[in-house]
Amino acid sequence: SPDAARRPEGRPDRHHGSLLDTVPKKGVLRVCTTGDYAPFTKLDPADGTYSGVDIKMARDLAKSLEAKPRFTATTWANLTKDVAAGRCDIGVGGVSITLPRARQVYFSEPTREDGKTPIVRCADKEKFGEGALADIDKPGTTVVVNPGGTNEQFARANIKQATIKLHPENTTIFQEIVEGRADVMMTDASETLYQSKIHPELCALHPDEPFTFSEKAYATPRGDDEFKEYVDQFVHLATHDGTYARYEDEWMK
Ligand SMILES: O=C(O)C(=O)C[C@]1(C(=O)O)C=C[C@@H](O)C=C1
Repeated sequence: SPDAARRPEGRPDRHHGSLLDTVPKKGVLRVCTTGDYAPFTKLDPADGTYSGVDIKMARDLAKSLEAKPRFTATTWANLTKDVAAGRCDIGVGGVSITLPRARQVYFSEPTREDGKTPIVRCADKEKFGEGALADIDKPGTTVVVNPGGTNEQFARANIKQATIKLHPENTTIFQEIVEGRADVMMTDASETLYQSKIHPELCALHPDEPFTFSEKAYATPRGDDEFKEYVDQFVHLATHDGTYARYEDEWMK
């Protein structure tokens, strides 16, 4: 329709209402997620099923709307674009709020705080001293980075002397450090804690004092205030009644 042409991308069609009404009507909540970031979103390639803290949250959100979740794979470079373009109703899975992304989508109330932290082979721990940026950013050190998200942004802004090695497959990136093809990754403290649990040879350097402050949240289409408010209420309750913490414990403990 001529109206549709004038609507900015992602804005709900007023004639069809908010996702708050259309999701229960259709019985489906379309969820975009990368599936490559445990403990938040993890795709099992064997059977195509998703698990993770934010996957559980998305299932609860869908249920509360009398809908079934339909998970769609996306990438870190495309996640917010997919939400903005209406390819899904919500983007989840350890997504950090950033101001450039906040121009494309609405972010819900945050689920947790996080921040970039170095993870290295425990055998190398001494070499990195306090684990300050100056201890890491040295010639001869290889920093491995997954492209498209806030990790890459952080590494490009802060690494000048060390070598940056891009590794596009986030599910195998920690193996690069374990096997010595890279020395350091700087990623969210939550992920360094999880990965050092499943790879005992890896140590997080200062997960309680990350380099940056960030918050994780869910992305919804810009302009749909009613849906955003509902998702905010949902997140607020789950993060205050112990549900979110319980889902995290299932992965972290
Ligand atoms: O981009 C983001 O929002 C993220 O927090 C995701 C991100 C990243 O920063 O690249 C964080 C940790 C994972 O290793 C993969 C992706």
